[in-house]
Amino acid sequence: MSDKTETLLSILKSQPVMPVLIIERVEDAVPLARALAAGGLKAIEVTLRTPVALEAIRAIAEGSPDTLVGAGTILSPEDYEAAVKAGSKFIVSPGATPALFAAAKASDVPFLPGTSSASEIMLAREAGLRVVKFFPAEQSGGAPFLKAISSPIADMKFCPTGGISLKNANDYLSLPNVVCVGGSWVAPKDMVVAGDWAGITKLAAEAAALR
Ligand SMILES: O=C(O)C(=O)C[C@H](O)[C@H](O)COP(=O)(O)O
Repeated sequence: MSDKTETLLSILKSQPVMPVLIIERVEDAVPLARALAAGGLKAIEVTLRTPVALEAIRAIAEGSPDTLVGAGTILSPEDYEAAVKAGSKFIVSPGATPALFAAAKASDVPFLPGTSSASEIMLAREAGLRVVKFFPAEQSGGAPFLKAISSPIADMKFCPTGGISLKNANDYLSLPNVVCVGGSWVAPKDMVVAGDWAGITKLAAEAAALR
């Protein structure tokens, strides 16, 4: 197993849930990261879906020392590079493309591509990866898909994401080929807008206690 895969696995195995964040106001970034870390979720994924996302990653990398910040919604090698420059410790994409595999190979920062078919999982495997995202999980067959894939492709691990919440997280976490699940439910938009950091810490603690 490569060093990058080991680094990524150790990040993903350190908590059952990876918060997937959409940050609209940069001033929310550090208090949100601190609130999640206080609840036990130190690794977080800030998606590049808002104009302030890179600035938010930079702010968290500097202002929340307990947090391990990664970047999500990476769609191109340019996104990959910009996210790494901003301080991201891991890179997540909804998909798996040759250009992103090449960017990942050239970078010291590990890559978690999104996959939702046997062929995409095998492409990631051929690129040397052993852990991938399963996205969008609920819409692509859910836990039964991962159960079915575990026998023919036995050496791959998964972080399912998409449509997962406290209700169904254990359907995935109980599978031996699942290292963690990803989800946005631990940081609901209305709680972020209201600055309800104590409430988010509570949701994080609930998620951190899963499995
Ligand atoms: O864009 C990326 O790189 C992603 O990681 C996609 C996210 O994981 C899902 O959008 C989260 O889905 P929900 O938990 O259903 O809101």
